[in-house]
Order: sequence, then structure tokens, then C-alpha cells
Amino acid sequence: MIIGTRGSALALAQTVTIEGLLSELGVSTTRKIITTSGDTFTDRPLHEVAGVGAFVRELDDRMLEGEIDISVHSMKDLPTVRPEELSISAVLKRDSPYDVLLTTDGTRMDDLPEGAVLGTTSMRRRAQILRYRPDLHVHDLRGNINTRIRKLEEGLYDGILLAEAGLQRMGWEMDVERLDPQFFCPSANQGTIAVVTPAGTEAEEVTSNLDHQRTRIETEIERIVITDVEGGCTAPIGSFAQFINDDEISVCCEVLALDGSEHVRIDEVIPADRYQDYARILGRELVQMGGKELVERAVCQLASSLSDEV
Ligand SMILES: NCc1[nH]cc(CCC(=O)O)c1CC(=O)O
Repeated sequence: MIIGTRGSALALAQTVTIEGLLSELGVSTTRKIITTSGDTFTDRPLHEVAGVGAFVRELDDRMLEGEIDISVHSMKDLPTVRPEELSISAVLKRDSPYDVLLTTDGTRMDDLPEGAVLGTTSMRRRAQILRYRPDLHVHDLRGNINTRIRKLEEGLYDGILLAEAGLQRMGWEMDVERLDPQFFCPSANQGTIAVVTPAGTEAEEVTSNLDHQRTRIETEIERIVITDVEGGCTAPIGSFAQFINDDEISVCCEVLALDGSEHVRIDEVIPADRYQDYARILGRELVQMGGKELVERAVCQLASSLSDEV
């Protein structure tokens, strides 16, 4: 079977994991590197490149054209709306879902000096930083994980925010501060590897053996909760679900204004046996609280900032 993957170090590390798991099942695979728009235009924020699906669209297209049988993704990069011909055939056991702060000298978020500069291009992280520390400056930071750490080391930032899972998968032990979801609610599906195949194929059947049920449920809740509010847009939205015990799942979700000046947030514990119904209820609540207006305002602000640059 042919596995399609982006060529970034993180994407390749994730693909190596899947190749190893499939090999243990007796499935031999070959690898095809596919460049996506998110990989090509690394000099500008993602919402200026292709927004939702910037790291996914080309892989989906090549699968639909029959060139690849399997694709491996960071699940948080998979848009909530998916082609019906394609299946998320496996969701691996979650790695760390958290954001971390990496600084050159181990300084913690609360100890950063007034006006310190943090690097991220994630609108969610930007808004959450400014909500937590309005005095800080947030500068764009694009590129793969290696590039972002290099830019930190070059002194362009006092610190950068990134997903702890990315560091874990690269095998890098670093002195980072794990950020509390109470203030830095992660992106939906952060820290999770997803396998995509054409629906109804042998590839789907084989790779479904890699599925981790609890992570499947947690990530499904996170996607359901934001579907009504995000509407396929890239916006400052966090969504995080985690089993507390066999019967209960904690859920936090939030939508923020781009500058962190406003937000709507829900923190709930829902019963595991009816998680889909409750996730849909939370999604509607987020809209009723004003989440949709915050998304629409963010989209307008981003569009006007784009037109100003033209
Ligand atoms: N496109 C960004 C992206 N997509 C997945 C990860 C990290 C790994 C994961 O969340 O599974 C990252 C880097 C980051 O957020 O720092």
C-alpha cells in the first residue's frame, strides 16, 4: 500500500510510526512525499495561504485520484468537513494535547518581562496570549518545527508557543512550560495522529486496527462542538475533551476575539454514553453565547488586513 505524507520532519516522524504499526500487522507499505500549499507558502500566516486544509487538500486530492492508499495527518490539521469518499479510518492514542511555551532560558509565562515578544502564527494562541498577558507582543512565526526553534535560538523572539506533541514525536526533550487549558485551550484534536483512506477499501479495513477508541471519542467531541461555530473558517477556537473516568468526559471549548479582548467559553463534564448528543448541545450553546459573531468578526478583520496589504 502507498502511504502519502507531507515532507516535513514532523509529518515524516508520524508516518514512520504508522509504517511500523502496519508492518507489525504484516502490511508492507511504500511512501510518497506530497507537498501541500501549507508547506509551500511558509512566509505568511496560514489564513493567507489556504486557511482550513492548507496541509491536507493535496493529499486528499491524490487519494481521490487513486495515487495513494493511505495518508497520515496531524488530526488537528484535518478540516471538520471532509470528503465523503474519504474515511478517518484510525485515530491513534493521543500524545500530549497541550500547548507549551519554549524560551531560550526557561523563563515561564508569568515571569516574562513586560512587553516580551512571543512567536506564533496560530490565531488561537495569539488571542489566548493577549487575553492572558495583554502587555506581551505576538509576532508571526511560520515554518516547520525545526525552523521555528531555530528562529527562537536566533533571538527573534523571547519565546514561542507550540504543541508539546510535536516535540515528543521529534524525540526532543526540552525545558518547556506546559500551558494550562484553563487559559490556553488547545486546538481541536491537537496531539493526535489520524489515518485517512478511501472509504470502503482494504486500506480502510486494515488501518482501522490502529484505532484507539477513547481518543476517537475525545476527538469526535472536539470536532462536533466547533462545527456550528467555525463554519469552515480559521478562527481563534479551542476545543478539548478528555475522559475523566469510564463514564465521564470533561469538555472545554472557547472562541476568542483576535486580540483576546473578548471570549465565550464552556467548561462541562458530559456522560460518555451519550457523548454525541451532549457535544451537539455544547456546540449550539457556543453559538448562542455569541461564538459565531466572534468568528465572523475575526474573518472580517483578517479579510480587511489582507486587502490592506494588496
Ligand atoms: N500545522 C501545525 C501543526 N499541526 C500539528 C502540530 C503538532 C502535532 C499535533 O498537534 O498533532 C502542529 C504544530 C504545532 O501546533 O505546534
